[in-house]
Formats: sequence, structure tokens, C-alpha cells
Amino acid sequence: MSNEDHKTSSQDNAQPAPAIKVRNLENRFGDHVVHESLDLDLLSGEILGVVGGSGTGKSVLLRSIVGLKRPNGGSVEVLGTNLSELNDKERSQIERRFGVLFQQGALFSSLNLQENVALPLIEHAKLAREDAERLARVKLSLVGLEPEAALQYPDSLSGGMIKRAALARALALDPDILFLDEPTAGLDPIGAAAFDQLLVTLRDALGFSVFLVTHDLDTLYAACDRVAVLSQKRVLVVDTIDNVAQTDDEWIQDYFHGPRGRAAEQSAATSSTSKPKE
Ligand SMILES: Nc1ncnc2c1ncn2[C@@H]1O[C@H](COP(=O)(O)OP(=O)(O)OP(=O)(O)O)[C@@H](O)[C@H]1O
Repeated sequence: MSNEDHKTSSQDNAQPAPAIKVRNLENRFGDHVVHESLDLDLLSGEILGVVGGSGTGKSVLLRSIVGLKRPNGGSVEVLGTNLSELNDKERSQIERRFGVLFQQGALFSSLNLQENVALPLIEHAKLAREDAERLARVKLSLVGLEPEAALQYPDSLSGGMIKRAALARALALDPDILFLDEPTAGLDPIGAAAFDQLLVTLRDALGFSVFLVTHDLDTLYAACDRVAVLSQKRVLVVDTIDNVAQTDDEWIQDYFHGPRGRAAEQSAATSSTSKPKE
């Protein structure tokens, strides 16, 4: 079944152009085909959760959209522009509209937090160091870090603080689209829930779109407007979580209706604060 078959009825009504439109995507490494005829839209302003079994190509999909892997076929349109038709300069202009947070956080350990967040502002926005660091402190407070954290180094911080700082850096250039690869991996459940809530709050306030690769069922329930499941080299289904969970597929049934899935569903049902707006 294609993505088109799974559109919710609200999507059939007038919708803004998708932030990202992936069509017929193919990715392979040698003979190993990872994606084939993969279609997916990231709707403007939505938080889309991308899930699938290990090795189904979630990270490769993210990397091929943000320009870290050139697809072997198909097209990726970002904000109405087909990436394959751009020269290097045009492409880097589009890529500046992306914020990316990888699983490891990837902060520079030799720089304190404000220097880490200031770096893209100095390198890409060409701000003077003092202005960049002032703006970096604003970004750090936006993600809920206290002013004292600005001068701390990554090694002295908790996992949750590092994720927040990495998020502040991903937001440094006011991106239109935020890409997150397993943002809650390694966080305790309370830290992970706080991160999910922060993501929803920032999306509501700033209006960016979010492409979020995750294994975290709680994140899917708490933060995602829609969920895309990767399987058999393509997107098997993309829809609201409730509709996805009803899809007749062995992996989906195990994932959503196994013990962890039931616990996440129950926790989402009893939570009064974390559900994003439809
Ligand atoms: N640079 C690479 N060279 C060769 N094969 C690769 C490379 N990157 C990824 N792959 C392969 O592509 C497939 C998809 O990898 P990917 O990391 O996207 O999976 P994933 O769905 O994100 O998995 P996980 O949930 O375990 O992180 C895997 O079989 C992986 O081994």
C-alpha cells in the first residue's frame, strides 16, 4: 500500500506544500539495496516520527535528505526545490535551513556550551564572536538551560543537558526543518519525557517541521503528529499513531502492542499535558 492510500481525511483537504517531498527514492551500498521506491512527505509544521526495525534505513533516509548521502535514484524536494537540480552553492543555502541533531549530540568537548552554539552563527551567519555568543545564550535559555550552563563544558554535564545544548545548536540558525536522530536515546524516562515536551513547545512556538528518527514509543505518543514505518525498503504506512498501530503487519503489531507499546499507550492516555495539537 502506498503513502497516498494512507493519507488521513484531513490531509485530503487544502494543505500547505510539504516541507519535504521524497519520491521513488533509492539508496544502496554496493549490492545492498536499502531503499527502493520510497515515498514520504514531511508536512509543514508537523512532527513526523520515523520508526522501523534495526537496519531498515531510518538513518540512511535522514542522511540522504540532509545531503550527507547522495541517493542512487528518485528525488528529494525540500521547501519546493528539488535537491538534485542544485549546484553546490544553492544546495548549501538550502541546507542552512536545516537543523540537525545526531544521536551522539556531537558537541565539541573543547568548547563550552555557548561556544558550541555560537559556532554555526560565526561560521554560517558570519556574526562577530561577541554577538554570536550573546545569541547562543538566548538559544541555550530557549531549551531550558540555566545561564550558568553557558560556560560549562560538555564533559561536566548530564545526558539531558547535553541533548538540550545540542538542540540549541541545531536551532542556532533558526531552521525551517529540524532533523533528530534518536534524540532521547540514553536519557532516563523523565529526561526523555521532558525533551519530548520541549520539542513540542518549541515547534508550537517557532513553527518548524520535525523529521524525527526514534525507537522511543513514548516519544511517538507524546510528540509526533504522524508516524512513518519503514519496512521492506520503503515506507509501509504513514498516518496518525492510532491508525498506524492498527495496521496489519507483524512488526507493527509486535512493536505497538507488545508490552512496551501497551505501557507507552497507557502512559500517553493518562498524561494530560504532552499531547500535541492535531
Ligand atoms: N556507510 C555505509 N556503508 C555500507 N552500508 C551502510 C552504510 N550506512 C548504512 N549502511 C547499511 O544500510 C542499512 C540501513 O542502515 P541505517 O543505519 O539507516 O539503519 P537504521 O534503520 O537507522 O538502523 P538502527 O535502528 O539500527 O539505527 C544497514 O544495513 C546498514 O548496514
